[in-house]
Amino acid sequence: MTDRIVLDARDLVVRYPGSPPVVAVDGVSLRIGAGETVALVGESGSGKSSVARAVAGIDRPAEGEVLFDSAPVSPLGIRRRARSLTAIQMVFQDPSTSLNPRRRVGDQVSDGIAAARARGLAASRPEEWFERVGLDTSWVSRFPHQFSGGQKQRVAIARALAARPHLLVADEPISALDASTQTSVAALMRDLVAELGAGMLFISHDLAVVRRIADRTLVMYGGRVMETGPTAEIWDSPRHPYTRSLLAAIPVPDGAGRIPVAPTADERASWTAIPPIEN
Ligand SMILES: Nc1ncnc2c1ncn2[C@@H]1O[C@H](COP(=O)(O)OP(=O)(O)OP(=O)(O)O)[C@@H](O)[C@H]1O
Repeated sequence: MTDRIVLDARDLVVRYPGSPPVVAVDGVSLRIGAGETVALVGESGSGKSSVARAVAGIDRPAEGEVLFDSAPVSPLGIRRRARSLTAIQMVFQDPSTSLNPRRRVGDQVSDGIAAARARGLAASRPEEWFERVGLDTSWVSRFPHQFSGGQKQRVAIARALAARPHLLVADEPISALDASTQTSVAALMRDLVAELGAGMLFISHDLAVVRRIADRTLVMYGGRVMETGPTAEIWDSPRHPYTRSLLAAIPVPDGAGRIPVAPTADERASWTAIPPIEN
């Protein structure tokens, strides 16, 4: 990892209309360096996807700022965004909906290559990216329905990385895959973004996988970051009761699963953020 900061998001607040409005993200800051994988974990509704959409420039935060490669990201019209922000790519949960079912997969990877070319980067071939993500290069002329879920996600990863992003935002990229392929796809993503010198924001509720691939982890609850630090330190000595309750729910390899102690409503109401461990 280098010291170059790819993403610097400061004091993000995301609200959705309603009466009262929903405060989905309430003062979240995060930094991602080149070559670094940062995970965002927390229960459903804690605001992870809202952070992802704000940092990717899809939604404008109500407050705070997002610096990407040291320049502010502001959501643009879709067409302008497509041109100027291809250095941020996203991988979503369901590759069946993110890939176009009527186009050959190689052509879809070529879209990523064209995005890199438009930014002045060298040309590459879809086959090269297929090889990198572990797919048979002769499959470039196939259609998405000819692939398994895990293979489709590898195509989506190939397409995203072919654009040579500086930042990959991956929102639950493994949760729709077979358990047998989840870890290998996540590890592949981590290895490739590091190799390409990109940063990755990796959102997952699979804490065992996060433990294996993330350099740093942010634990979110109720729109706020409760605890953040190097992943190994958070797992080995979680300081926040919410983190402890999340980790207690991870099944152990023999499938026995430790029994989580559910926090009471009073305990939850008392939770406040713990200052980050600087690394
Ligand atoms: N478009 C929307 N309009 C209104 N409320 C929304 C919208 N999107 C999200 N929310 C609310 O914002 C909060 C945070 O949602 P978000 O999807 O960011 O959480 P999450 O941690 O990604 O959850 P999940 O793991 O279920 O995807 C939730 O209370 C959710 O109901």
